[in-house]
Amino acid sequence: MTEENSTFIPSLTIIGGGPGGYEAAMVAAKLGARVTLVERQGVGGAAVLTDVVPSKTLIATADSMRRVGLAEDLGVDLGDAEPRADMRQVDRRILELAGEQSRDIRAALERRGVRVIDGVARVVGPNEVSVRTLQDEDAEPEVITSDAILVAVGASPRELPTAVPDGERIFNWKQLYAMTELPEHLIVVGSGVTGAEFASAYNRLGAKVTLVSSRDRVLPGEDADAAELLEKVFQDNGLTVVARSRAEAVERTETGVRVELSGEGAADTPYVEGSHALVAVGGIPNTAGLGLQDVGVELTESGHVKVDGVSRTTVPSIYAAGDCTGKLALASVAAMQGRIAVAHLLGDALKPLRPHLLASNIFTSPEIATVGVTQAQVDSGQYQADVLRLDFATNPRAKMSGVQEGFVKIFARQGSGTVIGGVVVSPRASELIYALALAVTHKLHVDDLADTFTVYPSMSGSIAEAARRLHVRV
Ligand SMILES: Cc1cc2nc3c(=O)[nH]c(=O)nc-3n(C[C@H](O)[C@H](O)[C@H](O)COP(=O)(O)OP(=O)(O)OC[C@H]3O[C@@H](n4cnc5c(N)ncnc54)[C@H](O)[C@@H]3O)c2cc1C
Ligand SMILES: NC(=O)c1ccc[n+]([C@@H]2O[C@H](COP(=O)([O-])OP(=O)(O)OC[C@H]3O[C@@H](n4cnc5c(N)ncnc54)[C@H](O)[C@@H]3O)[C@@H](O)[C@H]2O)c1
Repeated sequence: MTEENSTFIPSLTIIGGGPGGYEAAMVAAKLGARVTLVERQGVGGAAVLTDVVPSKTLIATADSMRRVGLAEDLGVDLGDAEPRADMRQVDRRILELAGEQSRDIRAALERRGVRVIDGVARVVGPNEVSVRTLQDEDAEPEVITSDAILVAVGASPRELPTAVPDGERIFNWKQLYAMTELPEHLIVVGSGVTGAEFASAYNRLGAKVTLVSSRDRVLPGEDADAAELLEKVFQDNGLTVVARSRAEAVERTETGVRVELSGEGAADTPYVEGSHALVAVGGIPNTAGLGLQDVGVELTESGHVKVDGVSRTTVPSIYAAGDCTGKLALASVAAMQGRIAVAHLLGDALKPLRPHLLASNIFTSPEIATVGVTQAQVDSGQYQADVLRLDFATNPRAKMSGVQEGFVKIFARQGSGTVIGGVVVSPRASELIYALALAVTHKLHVDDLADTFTVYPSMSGSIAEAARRLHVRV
């Protein structure tokens, strides 16, 4: 190929090796770009090393405890054996699995020709990143110049000054895997997705759990029917929810922790005592000290990087993706934003981020999976939809498997019958939601779902049945 007819491919430096960063690196390298990725903690980022992978691996163990508990109802004689989670073994498995996945991703990046640097990066110009390597922290920082920069630095646990984690009794979500024993009584502060997932998991693992919720109910941002059902299951399993209460402070006592509460709920319960506490009150973006504002990148008041639908910041050569942008804090969204940035930079076919198509799952027990339009959007009049909720109680497969709670809910556009959203609450709802995600993404009609063969007996039969009940006779 001669110089004249070769196509110019811009080079890219990526800060952060989580899903926002590594997906972008993978795609850019595949398209022929020279890519450098700087990561201070380990490739895979927080998603792989401390957040998604460890929590979901822990939840897999918790789910196996649930199934063992159910086995007796299904006729399995467990004798006198009392199932017990061996937390040393559980934690070892979690950390090994996370480490292995990190190594796999790094190897895949290097195979594609990405230069991976273990180091801490700082933006020092619209096209310059200064890198201090971890191998030799006294060495002069290396300045890397490239056509574009992608900032994908993620977020860290928010700390309350009166509830500082010590990693022994008071934890943030990254520190939990150092616990060698199951906590006797875990108090979880914060009933967002993180708090609800861990409360559910430790409850299933056999710990006593109290969940402190500042709102009327757990999971305030999620489908109210689903959250209500989850609270009922929590209650049935002995998990206590202290509602309308904020944690003012978490202090250590001689034998454990004491959580001081304020708010309406505190009139009845001014404090809770337990053996350990998990503080899960949200995250803050890792943008402080990164040099972004010095080069003209605008941040929001909360410190998130301002981006548009194609991941551009206010500086044309700098893109941003993932949790540091304050968009939906999900690994799948981070990865999509990273891929979109690369497509924009390299002039590849591109679809801007479409949050209304997003599928996500809360890995509580039961799981809560959602896609597209929400009940809140329908109730507020933003979308005109027919809504059908079908409980799994009548589903034969659910009965055979001992699944007592759960439902499928479909939102179909009024008039046309196009599927625009859905909710599934059940074990493995994360898998079942795919049928509805496919329908939402490709604008299928309820009749398309209803006319598709489902296996008999199957949980997905309820999805087709719910769609059938939304059929409109013309
Ligand atoms: C407990 C928990 C469970 C979750 N479970 C799920 C789930 O099941 N599914 C899901 O989709 N999402 C889940 N999430 C959300 C998900 O973890 C995030 O959305 C995802 O990690 C965002 O990816 P990211 O690439 O933006 O950032 P991260 O994964 O946080 O990666 C950013 C990386 O950048 C590095 N970095 C930061 N600053 C620098 C610097 N100056 N130099 C070099 N490196 C730097 C950090 O060390 C980090 O490794 C969960 C979150 C939590 C807290
Ligand atoms: N399965 C998943 O996909 C998954 C799992 C975990 C987290 N995430 C993502 O991570 C993001 C962050 O979730 P999160 O749950 O960590 O944070 P969050 O900000 O969503 O929830 C934190 C909760 O803590 C409450 N809170 C704050 N201060 C409090 C206090 N002093 N006392 C009691 N409650 C208090 C808040 O009102 C809020 O409800 C979410 O956007 C979520 O999408 C996703």
